[in-house]
Amino acid sequence: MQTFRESLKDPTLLREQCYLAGEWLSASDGATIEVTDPATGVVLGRVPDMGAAETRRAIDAASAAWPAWRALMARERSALLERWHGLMLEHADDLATIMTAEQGKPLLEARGEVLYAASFIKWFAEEGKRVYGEVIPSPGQHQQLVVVKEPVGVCAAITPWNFPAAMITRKAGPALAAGCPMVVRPAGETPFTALALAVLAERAGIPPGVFTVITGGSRVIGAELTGNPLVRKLSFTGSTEVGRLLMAQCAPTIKKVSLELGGNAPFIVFPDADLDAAVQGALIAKFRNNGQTCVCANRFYVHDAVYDAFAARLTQAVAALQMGNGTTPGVQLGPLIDGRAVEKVESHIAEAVQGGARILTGGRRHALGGTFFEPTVLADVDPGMRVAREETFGPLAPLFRFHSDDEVIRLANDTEFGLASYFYSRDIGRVWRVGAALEYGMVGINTGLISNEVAPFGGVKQSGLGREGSHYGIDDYLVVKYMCMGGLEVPS
Ligand SMILES: NC(=O)C1=CN([C@@H]2O[C@H](COP(=O)(O)OP(=O)(O)OC[C@H]3O[C@@H](n4cnc5c(N)ncnc54)[C@H](OP(=O)(O)O)[C@@H]3O)[C@@H](O)[C@H]2O)C=CC1
Ligand SMILES: O=C(O)[C@H](O)CS(=O)(=O)O
Repeated sequence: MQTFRESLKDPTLLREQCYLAGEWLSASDGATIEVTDPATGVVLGRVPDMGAAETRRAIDAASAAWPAWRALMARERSALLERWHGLMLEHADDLATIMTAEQGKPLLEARGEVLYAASFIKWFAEEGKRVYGEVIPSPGQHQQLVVVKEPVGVCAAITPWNFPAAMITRKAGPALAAGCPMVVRPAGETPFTALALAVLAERAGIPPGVFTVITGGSRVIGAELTGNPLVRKLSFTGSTEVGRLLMAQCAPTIKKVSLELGGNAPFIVFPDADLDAAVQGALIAKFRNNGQTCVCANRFYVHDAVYDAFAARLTQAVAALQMGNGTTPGVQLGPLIDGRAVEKVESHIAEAVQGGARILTGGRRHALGGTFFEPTVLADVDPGMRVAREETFGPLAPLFRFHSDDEVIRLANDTEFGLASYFYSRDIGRVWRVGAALEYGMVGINTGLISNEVAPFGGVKQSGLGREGSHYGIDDYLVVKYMCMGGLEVPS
């Protein structure tokens, strides 16, 4: 049987060393961390278990590389990012194979993520050439007021396992385009995808120190990335709990912070919804990446008038979803990332059923074993249950019944999160009223898929700070400088 490495067209993409200061290095003490396939438990390989000293070295290398990188013309940086983008497309199959192996998502979905990830590099290769300043009409004689935007400096990124490529390029794209070097610490579960991106960045000609990937204990590396004064900005994607901690760790050195955190997305089906479209939207919004995305629908509010019809159609569609190893053709749902994730889904179901909820399909660990869990639909769920308050981050669709617009808006907004939200209605008045009333950074209207590189992705309340993607996304890597130019009077 082919080994994982042998399955790659370009096995040199699979690196068991970190890319640091333009070199491929092991940990100074030789320590390593295992990386396993969540579908099989098979050890795929090992990566360096680097610590504070290596992290400091990465930051110092980034700081040393910054002057030359920021001195390049925007179009020169853009050309290098375009080459990186091209290499990502050229190696999309291998990047997808590596991603499926370490994260579990189906190969087709992994390849989709590679293209999504590459789109951020392409987008910011262009955006970097449009970092405009301005001249302000002077309030005084003989002076000019000029505003310029400059790169913030050395940036750090700490990224999650659920989108091993896109969460890195959604940060590295704008950082590098703005003229900032970046040190990335990928999730421990999915380092090989990040290291493969570093291989391609090196091949694209991005100079040593500008893009670094360092693996090892998250707390040790995170402490250095958040505490080192040379780091001027941290971008984090992950849970609100960890985001809160990292933000506090950045406070002593007053770093710029971007946080893409947890969500608790409502998915609302109004009585005038196109039910078939709503079911298709629900499948995408809930089961993309097996429910392991921060923008996944977490609560389904269905109007009483269409509750039974929607529940029946959704249950039928969910029961037909194909689950298995992500490398198997036709598989739509892979394994969950680990046992802890399975236990969280199980605990949400158990508590809801104990409170009177009904299982319409699924509800237990899959016959495949391991971390496979049946896609599940629950009916008669109560807003007081854990599944309404906590992010499940798994293949569980709980259905809640509502009777009025005011009631469902109150229920939908009753959470500390504010990332994504969705609703289906064909009444134009209701669409504008509900879109305005939902307290979320993003609203999907008659669609379950809102993520792309051109729109501002991010949340309000405790779902985070800042926006990624879009023309807003580069602002978080820039600082505004105001120059007041006096002495312009005609010499006497
Ligand atoms: N808003 C968004 O775009 C996204 C939000 N999320 C949210 O994250 C959660 C699930 O993802 P998950 O990866 O488990 O989230 P975590 O917050 O646990 O982990 C995210 C990243 O942070 C690292 N990390 C964890 N603790 C620390 C620490 N003390 N110091 C430094 N780094 C740390 C992790 O490394 P390691 O795991 O190796 O310890 C990982 O790389 C869900 O709530 C989900 O909604 C996830 C993805 C996207
Ligand atoms: O990590 C995530 O969940 C992503 O931010 C979701 S998306 O951008 O791929 O929709």
